[in-house]
Amino acid sequence: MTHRTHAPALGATVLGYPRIGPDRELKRALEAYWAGRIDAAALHEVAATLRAATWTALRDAGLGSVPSNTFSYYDQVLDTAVLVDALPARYTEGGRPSLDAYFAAARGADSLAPLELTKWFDTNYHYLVPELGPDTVPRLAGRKPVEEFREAAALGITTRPVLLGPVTFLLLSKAAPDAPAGFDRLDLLDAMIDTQVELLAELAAAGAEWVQFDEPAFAADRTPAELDALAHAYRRLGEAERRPSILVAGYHGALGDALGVLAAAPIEAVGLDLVAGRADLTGIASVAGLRQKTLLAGVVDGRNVWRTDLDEALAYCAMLLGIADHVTVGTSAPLLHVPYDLDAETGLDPALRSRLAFARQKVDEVVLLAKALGGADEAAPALEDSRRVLRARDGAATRDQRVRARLESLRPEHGRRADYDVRARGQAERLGLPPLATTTIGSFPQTGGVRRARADRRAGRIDEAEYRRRMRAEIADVIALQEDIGLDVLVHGEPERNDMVQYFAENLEGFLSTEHGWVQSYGSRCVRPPIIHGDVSRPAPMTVEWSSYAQSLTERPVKGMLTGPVTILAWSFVRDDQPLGDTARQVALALRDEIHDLERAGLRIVQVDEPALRELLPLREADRADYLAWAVDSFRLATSGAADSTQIHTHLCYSEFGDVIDAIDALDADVTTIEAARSRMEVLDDLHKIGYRRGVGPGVYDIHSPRVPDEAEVTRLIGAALAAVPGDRLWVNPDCGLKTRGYAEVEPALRAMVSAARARRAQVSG
Ligand SMILES: Nc1nc2c(c(=O)[nH]1)N[C@@H](CNc1ccc(C(=O)N[C@@H](CCC(=O)N[C@@H](CCC(=O)N[C@@H](CCC(=O)O)C(=O)O)C(=O)O)C(=O)O)cc1)CN2
Ligand code: MET
Ligand SMILES: [Zn+2]
Repeated sequence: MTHRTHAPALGATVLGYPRIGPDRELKRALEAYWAGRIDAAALHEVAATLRAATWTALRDAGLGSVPSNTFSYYDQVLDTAVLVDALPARYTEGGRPSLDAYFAAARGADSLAPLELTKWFDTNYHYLVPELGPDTVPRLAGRKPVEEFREAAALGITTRPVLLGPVTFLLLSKAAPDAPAGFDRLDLLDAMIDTQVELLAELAAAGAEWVQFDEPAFAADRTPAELDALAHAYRRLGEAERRPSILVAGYHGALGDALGVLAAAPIEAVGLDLVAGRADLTGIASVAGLRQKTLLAGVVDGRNVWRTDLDEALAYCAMLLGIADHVTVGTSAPLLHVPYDLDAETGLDPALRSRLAFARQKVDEVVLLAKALGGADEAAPALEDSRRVLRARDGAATRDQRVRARLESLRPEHGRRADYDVRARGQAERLGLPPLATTTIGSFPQTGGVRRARADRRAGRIDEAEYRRRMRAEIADVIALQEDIGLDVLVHGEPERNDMVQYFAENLEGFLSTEHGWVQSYGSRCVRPPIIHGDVSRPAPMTVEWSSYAQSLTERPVKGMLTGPVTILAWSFVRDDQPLGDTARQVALALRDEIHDLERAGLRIVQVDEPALRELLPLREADRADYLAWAVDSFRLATSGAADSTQIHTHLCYSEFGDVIDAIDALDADVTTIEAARSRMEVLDDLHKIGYRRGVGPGVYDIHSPRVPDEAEVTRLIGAALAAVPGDRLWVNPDCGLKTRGYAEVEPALRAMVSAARARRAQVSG
């Protein structure tokens, strides 16, 4: 083994940092560039300013090691594909400048569909799935990590470039449609490693002392072949002739068997997720090879916003000191998934605020823990403060006895509806819909006018009555448009929702919303995840006013539109003082009451969206049954109070559904609309296999790209769907909501969709 005996010590650090900008500067610059309002130079300028601000802030806060290459214009997986020349040729052809080829792969262009977008592990971040084809020959084609290292060095900061590990990169990729049968992504491993060996030499030459390879794929179950690939990769990288010291970070869970593999590899440091992956501590004493390594103790939670229990964190570090000679403090995961700065929030209750830490505060916690671990006295007051906050927290979470009593009194029949055939008959009679019924997923474009109305209300430029008037006008327009296009089941368009989770959080007890707590979801799109801090209850109806107004404008059925319990939890920061399933049931009760009120207001269809059902699925098989049980249970608790003749829809998007297909069935929704266009309707085979027999609406066009589908394309996809689902159970709809699109795209796309459905309908019923 070629251990570096003179490796510089690895300082306390964070695995990654937010990059969208504390005021979403990057989002604005990207959108301005795409709209042609600024040029590439102006975009680069914004990016460089953000990078410099991040490095400087992290250095000034006192981190011992500052990460770089955590910036991205869109996504770090796409960056890596570009780095190793693995972008499909269709994006680079025709002399497209490299920045535009990059964005074409991310968002599509002209007639080009983008790469598939999918969830990053169990987070609400989305990455672009690299396509590896017969002509993918990895070579070091870019220099982004080296350039950013130099950029920071010019500011006097020696950074630690963060690279996506070659094994995780390949495991996140998929075979291109034209890849030969039997193609295995890992066939490209040695070529991938070659690129990284070359990169390591360049980084060393530029002066890098440490690099970080991220291998979060190993927080999930992996085959022996995949573990061998990990061993092989880090043996080769460790044996590279000229290289900085190597930290390999696994996160979003325990490394399990991969820990032993990394311990045996000739690398200098291993990062452990001691929040989601605490299970690694069991048995760590018997893992051979850790003694000479540096262990990065990921004790500060990179995924949630609660302040760290410093005493507990120090105890974990102390425990690791019994295992390895060098222990450094770090975050459990990159800080990409938490907001920038708690200090930007001015309206928070002080008691609650004292329990919170966003990215900047987490950096301070890391620095403080490092000092305390080194025995510095100056850490003592902060430790005492942490203990005081923790004591105050016990019992601080609002407990609502009425909610708890109601949940206690529930019996199994509260989760069951009548037999599907009975429901289907009643619904068919009441709704009278044609085969291949057309609908949309809920939201219509969030226009500048709609967002401005909300901004105006916040700023006090308009009052509540004027705001409501504008939302109603928007709803009336959206209903009229849908009637004109000829859709069968209408929606109110969700103009009143800043976000499908935040809107409910603002209307429920037990949630807190932030003003500036933006977190990147994909590309330029951001969310402000609410914070669940107490028992959840519904003080008043949340959606009835809007939905019933929409229904009053039309004879056609309008869908009431709610977000399901799992998704509300998945896209919020959750309580850590009770099981997720308990919180989910509280949310479910609130939704159950809302459905009841929607029915009373005359809505005949209610959709309960669960797009995050797959996202929260535990990465390890062993944890899945438990999760799926409470996830399904909470959905059924929310929906099973509905009358037989009320049609319950659900909607799922963004994932490989194979793993949760039985759970989708167990939700017992009457109709399931599901993302399918980018993955070519694969989900229908899965549903067919398990004998799913209720309504299904596989998306017939991708709404995540500005491309407008033509009728022929939609006709083809409907045809493919009809091969798996009979026409009377098949719904025709887009992949997801339309809020991120403009009317210029939405209107022609929906017209093409309706006209394709009508043409096929004539054949199906004829
Ligand atoms: N939470 C969540 N996660 C999700 C989804 C989702 O819908 N919600 N969908 C999937 C895909 N992810 C997505 C995430 C974000 C957005 C999205 O559209 N986000 C918007 C922000 C939505 C929002 O909060 N809007 C607010 C604030 C809008 C805003 O920026 N206002 C301006 C001022 C308004 C103006 O004058 O134009 C400002 O504050 O500066 C509102 O409408 O009130 C964006 O980034 O642009 C879409 C999809 C998976 N995960
Ligand atoms: C991310 S799933 C979105 C569902 C929601 N009803 C919408 O149409 O926007
Ligand atoms: Zn969706």
